[in-house]
Amino acid sequence: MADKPTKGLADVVAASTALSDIDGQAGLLFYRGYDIHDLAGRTTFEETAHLLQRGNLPTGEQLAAYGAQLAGGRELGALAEADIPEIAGKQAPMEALRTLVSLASADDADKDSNSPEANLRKAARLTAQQPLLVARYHAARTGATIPEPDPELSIAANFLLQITGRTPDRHEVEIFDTCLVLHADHTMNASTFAARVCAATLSDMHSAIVAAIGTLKGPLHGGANEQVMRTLESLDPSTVGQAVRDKLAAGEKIMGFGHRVYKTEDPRATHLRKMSQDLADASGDDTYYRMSKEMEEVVFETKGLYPNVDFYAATVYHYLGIPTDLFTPVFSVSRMAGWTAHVIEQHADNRLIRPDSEYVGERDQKWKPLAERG
Ligand SMILES: CC(=O)SCCNC(=O)CCNC(=O)[C@H](O)C(C)(C)COP(=O)(O)OP(=O)(O)OC[C@H]1O[C@@H](n2cnc3c(N)ncnc32)[C@H](O)[C@@H]1OP(=O)(O)O
Ligand SMILES: O=C([O-])CC(=O)C(=O)O
Repeated sequence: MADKPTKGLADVVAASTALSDIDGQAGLLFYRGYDIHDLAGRTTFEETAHLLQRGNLPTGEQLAAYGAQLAGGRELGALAEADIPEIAGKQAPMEALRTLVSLASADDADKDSNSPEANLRKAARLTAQQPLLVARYHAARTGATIPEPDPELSIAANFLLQITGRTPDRHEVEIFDTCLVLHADHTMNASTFAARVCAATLSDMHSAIVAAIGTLKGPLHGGANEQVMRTLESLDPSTVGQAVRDKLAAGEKIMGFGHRVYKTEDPRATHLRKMSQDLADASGDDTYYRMSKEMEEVVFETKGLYPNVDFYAATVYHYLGIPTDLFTPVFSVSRMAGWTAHVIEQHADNRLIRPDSEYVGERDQKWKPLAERG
């Protein structure tokens, strides 16, 4: 007889990982032993991806080699390229990414190998391709002509350039780069778990990433950042506090609050709140930032809940000029670093992930022929 299940697998240790660690009581997050507060604002996304995928913060030489690999990996492949226009007309952004990553696998030189070397190459290519897929999708649906990525620019700078159509200033690039660092990995979150379950059948990296994208999309996970912005847009700034109280009294969840692991402030939210405030001040219109602060106060007073990573990310992306329905795709651009690293880690020491279930259905049913059922 199986043990009683823990609903939602709360507190169940489902895998060992050397990639990231959380102290949910103290509000701490580490990537391979480095405190997120030490990395944020000091380490680029490219360095962070190297740390996760390859195990160390790169030396200058390693970073140059990894940067060249990323720049060389930006080809999407003929099948994905050809299908972007039709997909952009029919699928919402996260659906499109799920499809496009799958299509990109068709032209991946390493698609038939799960060797450690092939996985490292695929991890770099997927990390390089994801921002480009988002940008190409956006260009196809808007009809805009976008510049090709500049090999001299970072992933953050190229992405802002391609999405907004203007050259971002240094401060904007630094802020967006920090966002990418903050979202890169987060232990056994739902999308990473989905990727590991897929990889543990000895399926390939692209299949695992498709599973992860589909899982990130939901509003209880990565999809929450888009919903935060939709909530802000739907509220009247002069009555935001009362509106949030009413929603909570009606039993509604407020997107961007609460977390399975953090019982205190999410350390990523500390940085995102500050960046949201800086961008709001610079924009000359801090309405959404002020509304967010008021929401935060009311949700804490009423439910004792803290903002999670998605809450202030929403206004940061908004102030950076990123369209609201691309917020979750932006999350995937960053989390690609972590997902791919988890697939590498899973394949390196694999066992099929197959938990048990508790049967709660009927027993001892008597079979009847079709004509006698009713
Ligand atoms: C990158 C990320 O994935 S971060 C999370 C992004 N998701 C969101 O922001 C969606 C809103 N938040 C939530 O739905 C949840 O807090 C989750 C999914 C993040 C965590 O879920 P769980 O650990 O399963 O907590 P659960 O949903 O059971 O909530 C526990 C209690 O807090 C309440 N609660 C949790 N989050 C919220 C919220 N955002 N607004 C209002 N109430 C909430 C629940 O209603 C529940 O109350 P009850 O015990 O009276 O029924
Ligand atoms: O860890 C989680 O459950 C969700 C989260 O914050 C993330 O994936 O960044």
